[in-house]
Amino acid sequence: MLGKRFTIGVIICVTLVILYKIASNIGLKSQFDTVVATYTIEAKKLGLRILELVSEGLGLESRFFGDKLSESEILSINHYPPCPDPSLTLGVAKHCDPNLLTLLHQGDVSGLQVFNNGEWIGVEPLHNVFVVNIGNQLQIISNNKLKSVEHRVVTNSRVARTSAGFFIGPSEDSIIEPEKSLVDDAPFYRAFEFKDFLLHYFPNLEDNEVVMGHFKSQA
Ligand SMILES: O=C(O)CCC(=O)C(=O)O
Ligand SMILES: [Fe+2]
Repeated sequence: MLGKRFTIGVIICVTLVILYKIASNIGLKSQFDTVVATYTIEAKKLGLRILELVSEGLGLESRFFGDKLSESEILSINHYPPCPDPSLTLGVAKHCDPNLLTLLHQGDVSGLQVFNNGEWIGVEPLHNVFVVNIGNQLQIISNNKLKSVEHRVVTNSRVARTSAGFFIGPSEDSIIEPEKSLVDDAPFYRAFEFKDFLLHYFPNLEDNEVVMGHFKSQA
């Protein structure tokens, strides 16, 4: 299963490199840089605004998730070619996002599914709409008041699909723990460094219980 994810990861990287090379070869390198930079700046602004609203909703000060907790950002372009037999493979295996918040632009081809009440439900793409995913770190910091959703991507045999995921997350040296004001009786998770979460996440990403279980509080 990890092999599938690895394959997808390679496809993502190759897609970005190919796009970059094509843009450079046809003299569009500076436009490519501008588009990626503009998208990154605007998506970060939107993500930070959503995080301010989430903070207010949780009763925290609006800048709570500013600075180190939202310092890193990754723009990942996923390309899924049509698959002759979609029953044989997934585009992306089931996982929760390991970061704080994800803004996903699905394009106009369906494929994303979320796991809810024991079944996979398709999230149909809407024009100019982002899917906003709560990541594992937001679940931990909110002490389970917010839940990260398990999701996956299925393939289809007719058309290629391209999506853009914008991942906002903590700096690797951030200390993550449930925010004290959100803990009623006892914290559900212990404190840890974000880089340790990533080390444990990638070998286990298809099993969210195992991922999160490792960081549960012993109390
Ligand atoms: O392509 C998609 O719709 C989702 C991809 C995804 O879940 C991810 O990259 O984490
Ligand atoms: Fe994801």
